[in-house]
Amino acid sequence: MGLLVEGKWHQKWEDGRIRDGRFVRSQSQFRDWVTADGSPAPGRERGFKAEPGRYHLYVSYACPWAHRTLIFRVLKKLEDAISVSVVDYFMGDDGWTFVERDGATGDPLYGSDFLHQIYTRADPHYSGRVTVPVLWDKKQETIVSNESSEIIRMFNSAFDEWGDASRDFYPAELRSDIDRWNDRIYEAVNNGVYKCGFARSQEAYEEAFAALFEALGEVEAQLARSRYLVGDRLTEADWRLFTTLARFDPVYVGHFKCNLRRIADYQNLSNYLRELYQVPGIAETVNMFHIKQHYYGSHESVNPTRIVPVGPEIDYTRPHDRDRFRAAA
Ligand SMILES: N[C@@H](CCC(=O)N[C@@H](CS)C(=O)NCC(=O)O)C(=O)O
Repeated sequence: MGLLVEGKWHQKWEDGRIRDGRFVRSQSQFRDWVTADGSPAPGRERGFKAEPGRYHLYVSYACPWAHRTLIFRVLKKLEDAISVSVVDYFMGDDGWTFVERDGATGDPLYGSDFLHQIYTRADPHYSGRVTVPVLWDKKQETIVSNESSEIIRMFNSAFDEWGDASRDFYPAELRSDIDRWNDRIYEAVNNGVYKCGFARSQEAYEEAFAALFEALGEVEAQLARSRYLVGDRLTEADWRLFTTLARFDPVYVGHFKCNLRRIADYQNLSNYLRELYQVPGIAETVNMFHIKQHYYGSHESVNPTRIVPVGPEIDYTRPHDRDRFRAAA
């Protein structure tokens, strides 16, 4: 995997993300916010005003973090306000590319070949990883944010003039519960599967594996009590969990060795996963072809033959049993 150093692309870089055999995710560097009135977020200097047609999302269908932003764009009905392009599923020595095939769209804004060109367009001296998602400002021609957890908060509230203002996935009265689940699930589940898959020592793998299945057990128990993580309201915490659950059986069980149990083996988690998948507009954001091709094909160190398994057979459109719980109107 490559990265940018002082604006120059390096195809191979000693993997600084492994410490002590453990996978350590780097921090996103573009951290500005789009706000309804354009004022900078607390502690930030640059302000970006919400306007329809001004912002563009660069995503990968494969990536669980980018997937969150696609989901919020749909849930908040922002398809007309925010444009999207999709990178190719294969990530090799050039990083994410704009090869156009199988639903990957190329770069309609600049005709770039590589995502790293978008980063250097924003900052010619950028040093760091070149990741999706990217929220791009067409007006100032720069990156607003490359941090999915913050992009979904912007989509949730900054664009309400053009989107669906009636849906709030981070309501003030539930924030402490949502944040608590987010922290728990980010560490052990969303990032936990990567810690299993990219571990370079048995000990690091087993540590991440134990934490992952302990957290999934907790979530399973919660979902035996309530329809969603935070009671009867579908919130941001559920959607952040969903992108990992959808990839779990087709990819993480095999590719990342997260194989104590499949999601299909958990009564509540598996039904909950199907319920979320069946929310209108969500199925179209899940591209299983990109997901499987990306992971099995790109991570040479994990899967040197790059052979993509044919199974498992999965049908997230099957009926679910979650109607046995109350859901908020
Ligand atoms: N913290 C970031 C993480 C994004 C991320 O790690 N994306 C991966 C794809 S799943 C990526 O683009 N990796 C490329 C690289 O690290 O070189 C977020 O949530 O937005």
